[in-house]
Amino acid sequence: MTSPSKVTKRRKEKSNNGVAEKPEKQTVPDDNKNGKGKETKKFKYGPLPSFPSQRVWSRGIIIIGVVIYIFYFSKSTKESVLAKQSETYIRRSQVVECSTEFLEDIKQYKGCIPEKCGRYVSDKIVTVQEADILKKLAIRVMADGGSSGGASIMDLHTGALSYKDTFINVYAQSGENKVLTAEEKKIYQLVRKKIQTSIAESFGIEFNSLHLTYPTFFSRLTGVEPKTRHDEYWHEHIDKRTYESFHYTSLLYLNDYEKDYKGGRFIFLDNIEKPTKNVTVEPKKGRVLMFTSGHENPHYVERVTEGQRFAITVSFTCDSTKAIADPKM
Ligand SMILES: O=C(O)CCC(=O)C(=O)O
Ligand SMILES: [Fe+2]
Repeated sequence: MTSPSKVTKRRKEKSNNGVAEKPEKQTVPDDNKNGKGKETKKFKYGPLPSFPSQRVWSRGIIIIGVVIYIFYFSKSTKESVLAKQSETYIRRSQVVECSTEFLEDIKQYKGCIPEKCGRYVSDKIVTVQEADILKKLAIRVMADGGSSGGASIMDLHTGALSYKDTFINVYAQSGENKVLTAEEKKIYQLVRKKIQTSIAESFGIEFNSLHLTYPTFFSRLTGVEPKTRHDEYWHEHIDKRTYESFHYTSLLYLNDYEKDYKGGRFIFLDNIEKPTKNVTVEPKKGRVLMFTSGHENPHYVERVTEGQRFAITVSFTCDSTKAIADPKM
């Protein structure tokens, strides 16, 4: 029998000659059991560690792993991202089947029936400079009011502005012509027209079949605890159910998710009663989100946990009797 020291010596000689070696399995006598003759494997890096109840532990770990796997993959809601804050999109879309209620309602409006229902996101309709001007305007006008809860709105068409737990009319206080500068009014109208053009192109409908409708408003959302139900902006809803005249909803985001505030993502659901899939839009300065306002697009806004989130909801109807005018120049 070759002694272990001789084996080692011979190996060293071989590798000195530069010949690649295959690691050999060695066998050594097992002195613990029955004394002689029994051989046991010797591993390259020494014997495997062992500890009391090894089998119980390893089974336990496997079971925990399986439970975590099942929990994760059977989670009732799966998430995907339609638009990330860090990306810039010319146009990104997702088609969803129009709800029967929506089709039934919209078919009476010539030139306003979408080729397909769905969602569009674009970072190329409104510039960052235009978004900045509108954000500054929102900050300035809202400084005269603001909700005592987490959601403040400002409607430039009616003058409504959140104030503590109610609303005031900014035009009644300072006169219609003193609230906005001529430049701000021009930008506001230009942005509104660009969004309208993009909705018409995206959904394959006529520009003139769309009318700006009520409510079209600026929003400032924060993590402050709600004081009235108007402050609870995070509930799942369908725009057509909440605001009857809506046919096409758009959002213009005025600042950045993650940079200016935490939380506050826009989430589409596949089903309002029992959602199984979420599709997320991360707000970005100048980003426009457009979608059909029917039951095919239930959604909500996540609660903001830090900072202030600014956006404008720009709403369109196909019903000319529900049209509203731009703020007076
Ligand atoms: O601010 C948003 O992103 C969405 C707001 C919204 O859902 C709405 O105004 O109906
Ligand atoms: Fe909404």
